[in-house]
Amino acid sequence: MYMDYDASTPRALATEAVHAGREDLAELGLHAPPIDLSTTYPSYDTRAEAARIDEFATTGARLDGPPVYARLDNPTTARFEAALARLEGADDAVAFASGMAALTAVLLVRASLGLRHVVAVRPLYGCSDHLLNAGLLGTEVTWTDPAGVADAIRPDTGLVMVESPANPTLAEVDIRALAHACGSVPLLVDNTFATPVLQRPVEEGARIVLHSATKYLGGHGDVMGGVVACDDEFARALRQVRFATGGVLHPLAGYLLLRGLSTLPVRVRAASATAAELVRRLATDPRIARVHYPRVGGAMVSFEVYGDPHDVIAGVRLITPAVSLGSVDTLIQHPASISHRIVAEGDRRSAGVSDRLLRMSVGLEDVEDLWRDLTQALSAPPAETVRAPRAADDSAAPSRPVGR
Ligand code: MET
Repeated sequence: MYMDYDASTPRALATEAVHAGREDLAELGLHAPPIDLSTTYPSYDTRAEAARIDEFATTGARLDGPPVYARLDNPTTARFEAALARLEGADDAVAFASGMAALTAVLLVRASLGLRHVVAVRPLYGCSDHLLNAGLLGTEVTWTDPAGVADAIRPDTGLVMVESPANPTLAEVDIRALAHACGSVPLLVDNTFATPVLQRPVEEGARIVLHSATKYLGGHGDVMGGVVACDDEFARALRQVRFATGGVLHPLAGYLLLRGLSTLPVRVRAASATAAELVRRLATDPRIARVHYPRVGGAMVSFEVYGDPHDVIAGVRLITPAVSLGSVDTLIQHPASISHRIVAEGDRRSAGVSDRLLRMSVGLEDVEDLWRDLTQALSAPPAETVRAPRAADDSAAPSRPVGR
C-alpha cells in the first residue's frame, strides 16, 4: 500500500497539492491514481490473515499488504489521506463518509476511554452543535468562550472543540493561545472554511484537525466525505472506530478528493481574491447592516441585511441558492433557516447567528458578474412567488411560479 515519503525534502504547499499521495505512480507506470473498488481481498493463508486482524485490533495501525476487507482500509482512499495529512502538516489522516461521521469517530475514540465531557466554543456548524448538545453519543458538553476554556476543563474532559473561522459567522479564535489553555486535553479545530492553504492548526498546537471534505477539499460539489488529520496514535484509534462503526469513505470519493486537492491552492486563492473584493463593496453598501470576513481570509463571506434575507435568496439568478460551500460556483444560504436550523433559536442568537444573516460561499465566477447578481438580488422587491425546481428531464418546460 502506498505510504512513501521522504520528509527530508520539504516542498511548498502548491507542489504537495499535486504530488502528495502520488509519489509511486511513475514507478507503477501510471499517471492517474488507480481506483481500487475491492470490498474484500483474497488470501490462501488464513493463519496469516488472523494474525493481521489481531494486529489491527490491537494497534489500529495500517496493515502492510492488502487490507483484508474494505472497512479496514483502501489503497485509493489511503492516497487521499496521505496527501491531506501532508498538507495539514500532520502525521496521518483518516477519512470518513462525511464530516459528521468523522466528528462522530473522534467523539467515540474519547468516550471509549471514559472521557465523555467536551468543552466547545460556539458557533459551530449547526449539526456539529446538535451532535454535541443532544448528547447522542453519550457525551456531555460545556459551552464557553475561548477565555473560559481552561476553567471549563474537568478530569473527564476528552476534547476541546472549536471551528475557526466558524460556520456561519466567520468568528475566529487564537488557536495557539487556545491550544495552550487546553493543556493535555486534545484541541480539535474544524478547518473546513480556511483549508490548509490559509491555516494549519497542527502547527499552532491543535492535536486534531477536522474537515468536511465535501466542501473545499472536493471543491466541485459532487463528493461527500470527511477527514481527520492528527498524530499517529489518534489515527490508529480512529481507524479502529471506523472499522467498528463502518463510516468509511467510498474509494471513488477518495479518488475525487485526491483530485480535488491538486487544485485546492489555486481554487482557494482565486475565490478568496473575489471574496475580498465583494467584502469591500458590501462594506459600503447602504443595504448591508454588517459584513463578516475573517482575518485569515478565504472565500466565505457573511453579511446581515436591513431588508428581508429571504428576498435576497429568492432574488439571486447567477448565484445558486443552496446550502453547502466550497464549490467552483457561488452559493448563498440563510443559516437560521438551513445550516443552523437544528440549533435552538436562543443558542443560535447568542452565538451571533442573527435572523438577518446570509452566508455566501464565493466561487470562481467573474467578480463583476457576481456583484451584478448580488446587487440586483439585494434590491429585489419582496418575493410573492418562488420558482418551482425543474425536473432534470423537463428542461424545455417553463418554470412555474408557485404561491408561497
Ligand atoms: C445540512 S446543512 C449544512 C451543510 C454544510 N455543512 C453547510 O454548512 O453548508
